[in-house]
Amino acid sequence: MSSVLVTGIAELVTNDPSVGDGSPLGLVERAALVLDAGRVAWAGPAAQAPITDTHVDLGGRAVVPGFVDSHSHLVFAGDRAREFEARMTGARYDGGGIVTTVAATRAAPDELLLARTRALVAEMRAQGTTTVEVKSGYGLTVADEARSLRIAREVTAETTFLGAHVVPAGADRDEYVALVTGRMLEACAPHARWVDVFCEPASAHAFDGDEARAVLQAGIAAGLLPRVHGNQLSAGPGVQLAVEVGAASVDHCTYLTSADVDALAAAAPTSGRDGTVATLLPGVEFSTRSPYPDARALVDAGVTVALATDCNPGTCYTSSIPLVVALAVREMGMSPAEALWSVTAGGAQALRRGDIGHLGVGAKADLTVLEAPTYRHLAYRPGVPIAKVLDV
Ligand SMILES: N=CN[C@@H](CCC(=O)O)C(=O)O
Ligand SMILES: [Zn+2]
Repeated sequence: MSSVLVTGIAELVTNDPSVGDGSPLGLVERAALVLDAGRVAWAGPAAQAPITDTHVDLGGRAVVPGFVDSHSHLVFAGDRAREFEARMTGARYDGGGIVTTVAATRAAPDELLLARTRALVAEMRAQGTTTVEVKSGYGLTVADEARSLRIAREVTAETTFLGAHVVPAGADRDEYVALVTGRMLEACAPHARWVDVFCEPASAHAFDGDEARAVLQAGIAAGLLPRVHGNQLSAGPGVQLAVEVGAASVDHCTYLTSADVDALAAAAPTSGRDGTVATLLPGVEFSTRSPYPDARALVDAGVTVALATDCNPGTCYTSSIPLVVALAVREMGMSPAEALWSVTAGGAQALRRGDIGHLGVGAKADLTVLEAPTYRHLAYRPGVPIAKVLDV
């Protein structure tokens, strides 16, 4: 494949501090990029760009790294609009509605589940997302969890085994944990990169700290990498457990103690060490009328923060990373620059990927173009579809 020169970039966000203005966003104004064989071969001021075979002119738009949506539940059937409506008039979310989606998902044919999953991935791509993590968790039998993961693998390499989403209706808790850590894990591990658990003692449906530890340790022993749903409904043990087992990310982090914040700051990834990222999901608080996590306190404490959609039929049925950016800025005290970093480089760190989330030399050529002169418009123009993936 020949190399492509991309010019007409009013503002380029590389997330490479060694390029451009030296800030975490690695900003370059009046920039150009050279793409070769699906990778970034050169990034810098347009005036210094090398000559290439082909040329694309973006006419003065901003370019940012493709969004990395590091938390989603896309393999499902059914609809929970009425549950959403009830929450808008005061009902509290406790995870109990998950069984409704489980019943619909089990009843759906493979072709329907795959078509719906593909449609949601296309919806994400149409809003600037180039990498998505997809969990199982609406099957909850050996066959249905393995099927969900096979379908997820059709759309992404970032697949997560979430058999420990809730204890299915009518099941014995201990027997279900034994199944998840035994036969179900064995059937699912070949199709997954990650193992996850909904650790939430405040929900009768989810798992306490000891159950969650057993799930994660079994997953790790089977070769999967751990991540955790934690501290969504209460200041439970999820964050401490995530740090203890070396999880790449603990997601939600809505209710944190100061000890949780300290543990996350101490576990933040550094250049020489994989660590634990706090992934915030503000679309969930928006769609469940819950208090937002204190992103400002986390960033100020030195925690590495990612932002993702959590696209799912229960707590947050949006596929829009631009909406997440707008919420993080408007409702959680993040600056537009911090929020953009968190949906790109932060998401990549939450997935332990060095090839995405930035546009430094060697990165995958995942480019999102904004119908705007600067990345600030992502938060400044909420609800306006300005982000599009560049197909080159
Ligand atoms: N909290 C656990 N799981 C999902 C919601 C699943 C559902 O309600 O269908 C979440 O991340 O919010
Ligand atoms: Zn989730």
